[in-house]
Amino acid sequence: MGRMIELLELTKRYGPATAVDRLSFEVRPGAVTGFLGPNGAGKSTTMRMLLGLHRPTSGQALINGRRYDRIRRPLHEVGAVLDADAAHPGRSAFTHLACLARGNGIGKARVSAVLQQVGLESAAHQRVGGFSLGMRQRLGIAGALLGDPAVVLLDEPVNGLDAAGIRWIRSTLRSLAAEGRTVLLSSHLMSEMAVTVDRVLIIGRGRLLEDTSVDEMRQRFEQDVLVRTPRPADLTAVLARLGATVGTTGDGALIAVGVDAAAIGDAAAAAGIPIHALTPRSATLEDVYLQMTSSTTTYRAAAPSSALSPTDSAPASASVSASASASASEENH
Ligand SMILES: Nc1ncnc2c1ncn2[C@@H]1O[C@H](COP(=O)(O)OP(=O)(O)OP(=O)(O)O)[C@@H](O)[C@H]1O
Repeated sequence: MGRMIELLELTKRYGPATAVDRLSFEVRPGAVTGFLGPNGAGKSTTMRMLLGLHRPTSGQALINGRRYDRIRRPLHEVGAVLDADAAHPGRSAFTHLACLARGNGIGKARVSAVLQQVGLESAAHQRVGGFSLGMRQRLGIAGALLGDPAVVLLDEPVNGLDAAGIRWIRSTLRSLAAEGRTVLLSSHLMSEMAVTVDRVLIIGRGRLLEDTSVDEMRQRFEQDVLVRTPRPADLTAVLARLGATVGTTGDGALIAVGVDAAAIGDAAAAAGIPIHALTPRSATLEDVYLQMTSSTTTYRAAAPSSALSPTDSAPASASVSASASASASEENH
């Protein structure tokens, strides 16, 4: 078995509501995979089932072929960052990690190593309560990496981070993938993912909408060409003969689909029609993503993604100890 994440018909119902609906996919090693979907699509619920924090209604969520609760030394197989605020504010970064490490048979040298890896060595002995969001996010990642796991899961890791923080997360995740790890991160924003991930899994209302690469997604979009000419009616007729579909913009330009800019220019020249502008356009990844998910978006009262209902308010963090206590305090029914 490869070291990876595997979902088999994973389903989670909360009463009549289905948060995750027969979701099946694999996340492969050596790449950064984005787990995308609008608010409420079921991303957090899926991640929590992978980490044994929620019990599936049916189906399976497997890491390296096993359920989380069957993994002997979880911190050595999967590192997770679900919540940047998981560490006790009164503790230092070092103490926080040292406690996690001790519970998992990991030595202090490794604590120092991960603090250095995330660039927190100079803040190692400061209280976590005084950390910025960016520093707390780094600390979360340090905790996730303590056991040198082959699988790394992050829920909305760039939420609220500044540009430097986002860049840091990006390069960190890319190098983890380059080391052969399986890296899965969730987000509701395509724009954040486009430059970070290799593959995308897009869900809406708990169901899988797309499992594809970012490159493939970029190519998929129907491209069109914006054309300006003083003789739009004549050019429209010419382009229609080429098999293009031609529309117009509000300001009189033509939008041609199904024919490329060179063909339009050649046809116009042959017909003696002047061209004032010829602009190939392609949809952005964000456009595509919004198109894919628009029909599934559910509107609901605005709530921060971490504001879960009381039954699910257990703290979640990189730590196995926190995970274990959260598991214990979970079950809804
Ligand atoms: N404990 C719960 N009880 C009832 N419904 C829940 C519970 N937890 C989640 N849900 C519902 O399940 C659906 C999926 O929620 P989830 O938090 O997994 O979505 P998400 O994709 O992570 O969204 P966001 O981007 O807002 O974090 C939502 O409709 C949510 O209201």
